[in-house]
Amino acid sequence: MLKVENVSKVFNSKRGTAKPLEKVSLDIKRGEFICLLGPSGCGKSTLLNIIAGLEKASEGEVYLRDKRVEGTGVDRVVMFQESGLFPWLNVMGNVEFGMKIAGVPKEEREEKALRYLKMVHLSKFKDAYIHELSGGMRQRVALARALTLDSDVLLMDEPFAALDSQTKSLLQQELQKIWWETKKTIIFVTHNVEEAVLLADRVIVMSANPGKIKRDIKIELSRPRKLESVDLTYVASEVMKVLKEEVEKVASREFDNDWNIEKDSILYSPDSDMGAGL
Ligand SMILES: Nc1ncnc2c1ncn2[C@@H]1O[C@H](COP(=O)(O)OP(=O)(O)OP(=O)(O)O)[C@@H](O)[C@H]1O
Repeated sequence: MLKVENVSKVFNSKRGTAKPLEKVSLDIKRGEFICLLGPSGCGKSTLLNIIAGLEKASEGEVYLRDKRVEGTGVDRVVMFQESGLFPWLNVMGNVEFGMKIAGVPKEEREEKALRYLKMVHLSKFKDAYIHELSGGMRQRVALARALTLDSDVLLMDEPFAALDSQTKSLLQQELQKIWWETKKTIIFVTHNVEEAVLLADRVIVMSANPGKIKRDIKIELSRPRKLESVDLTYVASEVMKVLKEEVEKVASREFDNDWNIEKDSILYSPDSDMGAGL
């Protein structure tokens, strides 16, 4: 359904040339949940932005249902780490915003906004303003807004990275359920190994400099999945082994020589944000 074909990206700036992606190819089926996992700077966001049509590939193409992606479109909705909500609109106003731009009639807009606010368990807060909401609630409003647009593909760039771990865990459970109910194709960028294994049908582990696909790992755990399950912890530790090499590569470039991944148990733990902020 979604095909990334030999996509490369080069950025030229005053500081020189960066090549975050080199000949990346990916075939994603309708309804699949894909997590892009990799150390900082390996090109995850660049790849997501190219799929979204926010960036142009230097080489290669992206096809959605055999149609070449030429720019942004309502068939691919993006959600970022920051909710991007409008502070001058209330929750309903924010959720309805995209539909209003798309010319959806008022009654239909309201019905849909309420339906999706219920799905993220926030209908009680429909009249609240954004400053009255916690970070987790804001991301749920952003998710409801994204869902109203009825896109087949939802692109999520570390949407829960800025949240505390309990809120993050609630939203991960909610997203699993919403994905199951809506059958959307989701591409989700994360640093977090456990998050990737919890959510994904396939975890795409990327390597850095230049960004390439190192491994495409099918996660065959039954759903709904729980972070604390023994099976999930085992699979996460296997995925961690694949990622470890990449994180070491990035760290050896950016850390002092006395740094060691085995000693640094925080980075080596599967529930850590592997390589985040390196
Ligand atoms: N607009 C840009 N101009 C120049 N270089 C860029 C630009 N955007 C990204 N890069 C570089 O491309 C590389 C990949 O960046 P990207 O944000 O895609 O990585 P990432 O894997 O998503 O990283 P992180 O996990 O830290 O968000 C980085 O080295 C980054 O500095």
